[in-house]
This record gives sequence, C-alpha cells and structure tokens, in this order.
Amino acid sequence: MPSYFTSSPGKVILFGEHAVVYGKVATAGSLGLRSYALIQTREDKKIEVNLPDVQLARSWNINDVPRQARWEGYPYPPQSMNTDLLAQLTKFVDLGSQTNRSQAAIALLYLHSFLTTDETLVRGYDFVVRSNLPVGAGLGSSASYSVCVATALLQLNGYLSAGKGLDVAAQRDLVNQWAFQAEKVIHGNPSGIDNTVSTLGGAVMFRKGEKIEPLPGFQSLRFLLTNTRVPRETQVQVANVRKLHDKFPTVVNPMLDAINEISNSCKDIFSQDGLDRAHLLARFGELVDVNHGLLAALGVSHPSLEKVREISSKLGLKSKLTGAGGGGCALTLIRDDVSSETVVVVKQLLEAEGFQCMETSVGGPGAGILTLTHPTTIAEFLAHEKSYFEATQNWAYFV
Ligand SMILES: Nc1ncnc2c1ncn2[C@@H]1O[C@H](COP(=O)(O)OP(=O)(O)O)[C@@H](O)[C@H]1O
Ligand SMILES: C[C@@](O)(CCOP(=O)(O)O)CC(=O)O
Ligand SMILES: [Mg+2]
Repeated sequence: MPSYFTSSPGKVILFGEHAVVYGKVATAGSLGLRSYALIQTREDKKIEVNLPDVQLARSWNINDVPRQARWEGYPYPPQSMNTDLLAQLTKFVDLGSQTNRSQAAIALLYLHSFLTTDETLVRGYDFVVRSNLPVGAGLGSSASYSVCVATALLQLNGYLSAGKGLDVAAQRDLVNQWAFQAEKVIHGNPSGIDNTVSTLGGAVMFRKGEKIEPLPGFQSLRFLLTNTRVPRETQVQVANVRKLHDKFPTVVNPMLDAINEISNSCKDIFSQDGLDRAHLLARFGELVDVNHGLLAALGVSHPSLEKVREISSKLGLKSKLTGAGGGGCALTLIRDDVSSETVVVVKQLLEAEGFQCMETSVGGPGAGILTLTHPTTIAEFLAHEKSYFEATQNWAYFV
C-alpha cells in the first residue's frame, strides 16, 4: 500500500512583493518553517482529508469527484484554468467559496480531478497536512500547502516514478507547475514566486516567465520575522493593489518600476567587489526601508506593521512588511553588529504588543518526498507529527 510524506518550505520575500505580480523582479528565499503531508492509498474508494490547520476533516466517495479527460499538454497543466470545474468543485465541497477551508479543499480536488489515474480511482486515499507556518500571514503557507498537495498527488499517481523518465529538474518543474495551479485556486492571480521558492528552495531573484536566478550570499543574512497576528488574505490585498493600479496607472507603474530596481540594487550590492560586510548590510537596510515605504504607498501596510517598524527603528533596526501585507508578517534585518541583548529587547517589546517573533533559517531545501516502508494512520501521523517533522534530514529532496 503506497504511503508517502511530502514536505515543502514557506518563503520570505525580501523585496518585490506585489510588483512581482506585474512582471517586476522580486527577491525571496525559502524558510526553515515547512508544511508536511501524508498521502496513502486505502481500499474503500474514499478520499479522507484532514487539514487541522484550517479545521477541515471531510471524506468523499472518490467516484463522486469530477474527473478530467486527457488534455493537451498532459501531464503538464492546461494553459488556462478550468473555471467550470472550479464552479463544480465549489458546489461539491459546499463550504462557501471564500473560506480558508474551502480554498484548501478546492485546490486539492482541482489537482485531483486532473491527476487521478484509474489505479487510484479503484482504491481511494488518505490525505493529511500539518504546517509549522502561520496560515495567512505572508510566509507563503498557501504555496507550501500547494507544493505538498502537488508533490503528493503526482507521487501517488506515479507521475514522478523512475519509469516516467523525468530527471530531477523535470520532476521539480512538474511539481511547480501543478502547485501554481493550486495557488491560482487559492489566490486568484499569483505571480508564481511563492510556489517556485517552495519547490526549489534556496534564495532567488524571480521574474514571471524568466529563468530563476540564484542569489548567493543571501543565506548569511539574519532576519527576525514578526507575525502581527492581524489576519488578512493575499487575494484581497492583491486585488486592492490592482484597483489602485487600474485607477492611477501613471502613478502606480513608476512605483512598481522603483520596486523592481530595489531587487536589482540588492543584486548589485551582493556582487560589488570590495564592499565590506558592514556597508553591505547598511545598504541592504536602506533598501528595506525604501521598499516598505513604496508598499505603504500602494496601500498594503497596516497600523500593526507600522508598529513593528516603530519599535525596531527605536533600536536602530530596519523592518518591512513581507508577503501581501495588510497585516501578517514583517521582517527585520539583524545586522552582524546587533548585540544579542538588543535582539532580546526588540523581541520583548514586539511580544508585549501581542505579536509573535520567529527566527528561522533562510535558503534551505525545497520540496521533498519520503517513502514510508509501513503505512501509518491519520491519527498516528497527527499524534507523532513532531518526530516526523524532525526526521526532515532523511528526506529525499529534489535537490
Ligand atoms: N496547513 C494548511 N492546511 C490547509 N490549507 C492551508 C494551509 N496553509 C495554507 N493553506 C491555504 O492557504 C490559504 C492562505 O493563503 P494566503 O492568504 O496566501 O496566505 P499565506 O501568506 O500564508 O500564503 C488558507 O486560506 C488555506 O486555504
Ligand atoms: C503579494 C504577492 O507578491 C506575495 C504573496 O505572498 P503571501 O501569500 O502573502 O505569502 C503575491 C504574489 O506574488 O503572487
Ligand atoms: Mg499565499
């Protein structure tokens, strides 16, 4: 009975969120915080889904879920989203269209409709996801979830098996393309940066439709992430920027161009010979400030995010919102010369506001699969989730 774990990281966008949706360059890295999925076949033709992070536990008869006939470009996703299928699935899951739970369930079933083979159809499967990432806080939980879903369904249905003749790069590409479809279900109009970073890992400069450029040196940077715990949805923030853009294109386009130049300047700083690290970090901090100012002008800051900036700047630290904004997370650059006492103080001050501070590594591995020798149960997976999480070093990453 095939049984697999899949795992993929969240991400932090350093520069370029929102602008990246308009084809500008953005800079981002994978996080040490990850999501983990369990997928395994069962014998009663049911799909049993358990997503505790969004309080969803549901089971469906596998034959009741709509299935797609072979399409052009198989096994890569079709060029455009199937909106009829989306409407059908929204009705089928019957959880409302805009809730956390329904988006997660529809994204899973959307991929299921395309990827399920006859072999899986006669059996059914269990599917569980747990995440160490805060959901809806700007650290790419939706992309991390989407990559876990895509990897799990592709693996269970044999698309990644040796017999298919895909090398590692092609496997990652297939996962990334399907994860992007799931992100589209959740976000509406994603740029693709989040699923790409979650699939590939590392630190990259990303522009829609172009080859990914690795950004060496990034791993040595240290950040504090602060979750303001103010809920927001990426889809809503992206739509608000779109409205502003469409109303005042001549005002907004130069702002997006300026954001583009921030990533280019960041790259220049890293590749500048002879620039000592103290100067590099000081310049980086200035770009953090400028990028936040532009994002605030686009209307995606929030009083809680301004509070993070105010507190950190009192201690000489630079912060900006990260992800879609409107709440969620901010990142703060911790320069090498910042003492551990200062970090403790800033964390205390931020936590006193009710915020949650996290320090995590940036630029680690991307998506991975672990084949289980013994099938497990959903209950056991959830009961022992910590040890599964800690087994991360044994995972077969696509790297
Ligand atoms: N662990 C998870 N389990 C199920 N669904 C998840 C999980 N993490 C994220 N999601 C999905 O992603 C959505 C949040 O996405 P989004 O608004 O883009 O925020 P984020 O910045 O965290 O990516 C949730 O509403 C849910 O549909
Ligand atoms: C705002 C945006 O640039 C990043 C969104 O990231 P998150 O979902 O808030 O983690 C949107 C996108 O790139 O698709
Ligand atoms: Mg997201």
